[in-house]
Amino acid sequence: MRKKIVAGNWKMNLTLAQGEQLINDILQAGLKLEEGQEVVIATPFPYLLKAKALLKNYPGFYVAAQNCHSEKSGAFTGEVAAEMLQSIGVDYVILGHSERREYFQESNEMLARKIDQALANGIKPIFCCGEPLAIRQAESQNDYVAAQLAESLYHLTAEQFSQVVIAYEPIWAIGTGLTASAAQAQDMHAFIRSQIANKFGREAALHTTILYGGSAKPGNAAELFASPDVDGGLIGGASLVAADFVSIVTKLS
Ligand SMILES: O=C(CO)COP(=O)(O)O
Repeated sequence: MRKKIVAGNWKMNLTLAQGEQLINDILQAGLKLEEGQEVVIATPFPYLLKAKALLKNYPGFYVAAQNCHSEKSGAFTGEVAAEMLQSIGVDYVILGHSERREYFQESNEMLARKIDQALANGIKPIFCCGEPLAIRQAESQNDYVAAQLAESLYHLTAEQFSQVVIAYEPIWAIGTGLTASAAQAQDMHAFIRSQIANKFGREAALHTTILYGGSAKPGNAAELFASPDVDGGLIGGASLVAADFVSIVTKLS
């Protein structure tokens, strides 16, 4: 009914040789993806073409960028446009990761424009949302995430929105070893789906893939993925180790 995805976010790690080795090791594991299951690998920009070539003959394996610019083209030295990503065959782009929001001052409004650029170029956004620890402690996480969704996505048509994957990544769980419990993840994912239903309709909500990210690893992936509204994971640290990443993919149900 909706796609199940495990996506690896390499962040700013690995040399080209190391990345190539990692992809080859993942491919050699002989994963058998079921209908509707996808593996997405988000490499740094310089490796996207190579990753795409390595994955070309593997159905169900896709490549993602970790960012794109909010404008179509122009005098933005050092930036990468969605059209450039499209021109090299990139399938997905991660947008709104909490590291980009924090270190590169990406606002919900700027992310709305990045989403538009991605969609205009046929690239599927993986839109990240999630609350910092203080918001969770104040029990305001639902309002916080609802605002992120509304301000970056609610200008879309239902047809445009159908191309968007959501990733819920509670900031307090990223790279900390602290995972949201399966119940916490399920609660938030169900909330996100209900928000989508209110805005885009029930059918759209049922078809939206919502990934969990934050210290997901082989030991907790099965429990997380077993929750009805958790449709896979966005994996950071564990995506850099082939055996761990492959093991997480096998936990998709
Ligand atoms: O940020 C993440 C994926 O985008 C999660 O990172 P970790 O899996 O390292 O916690």
